[in-house]
Amino acid sequence: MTILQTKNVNIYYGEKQAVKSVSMDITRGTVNALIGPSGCGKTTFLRALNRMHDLTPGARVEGDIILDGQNVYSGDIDPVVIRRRIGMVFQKPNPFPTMSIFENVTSGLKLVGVRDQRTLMEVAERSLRQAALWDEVKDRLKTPATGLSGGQQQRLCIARALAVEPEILLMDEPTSALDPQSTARIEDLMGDLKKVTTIIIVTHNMQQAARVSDTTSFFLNGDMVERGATSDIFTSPRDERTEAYVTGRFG
Ligand SMILES: Nc1ncnc2c1ncn2[C@@H]1O[C@H](COP(=O)(O)OP(=O)(O)OP(=O)(O)O)[C@@H](O)[C@H]1O
Repeated sequence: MTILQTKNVNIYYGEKQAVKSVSMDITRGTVNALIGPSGCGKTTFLRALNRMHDLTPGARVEGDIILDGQNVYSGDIDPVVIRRRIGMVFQKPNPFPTMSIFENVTSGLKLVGVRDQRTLMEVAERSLRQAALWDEVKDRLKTPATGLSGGQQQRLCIARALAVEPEILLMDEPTSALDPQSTARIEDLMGDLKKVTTIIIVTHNMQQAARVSDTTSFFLNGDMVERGATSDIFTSPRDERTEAYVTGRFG
């Protein structure tokens, strides 16, 4: 079942067009990779999905982005609510530095007025388990998040995003600042995460896309050249530009 649909999405920075007429249907409970060479528009497209460009001066998004039947850009929708329904994990782990592990995970719930300690604790445990971090932090929930390793901080950011039960989780190169072991842990996590949410991930790492995703979209110069089942994109792409990229001939 389709959870998110984009129709002819064009994105501009001032006069410059960074994304050209991208249409795609994202199926609930899948992992969807966006790949392509540097500057091809992957991050720009990803950030349009939950209205992050509202905060970028000069950025303009045209076309339709429809979440569960509702246009994300419709005038009567609060972008804050959209960003709760479509969460985001960034390239560099960004836990709130003055908060404890527990406060980080529960920060989104507190913002919407949840105060009951038992509820907060239940959600913290559930989210930290989903992010495969619970066992490592359960005895030090009240200690600063900055005391965690980079890989643990990124899993904390995943837990923080999951705590508000987003329908979609956007991940912008979530492992590019991590060592191979932490990267492997997060890749292992993806298969479980799609049981609770739908993932759209930008990655530079083609092996990662091949390992974790169900569908892959190949971007080039702002165009989405090709999208399909990940196995097809990597073994029998239809477009010669996709083939050149996935076989490492450019990019
Ligand atoms: N805030 C901005 N203002 C102006 N131009 C921008 C801005 N952000 C990105 N661009 C330009 O838009 C184009 C697409 O950039 P984008 O970051 O989406 O590419 P990308 O595929 O994610 O690249 P990378 O893999 O290097 O992150 C590039 O030409 C980039 O220089």
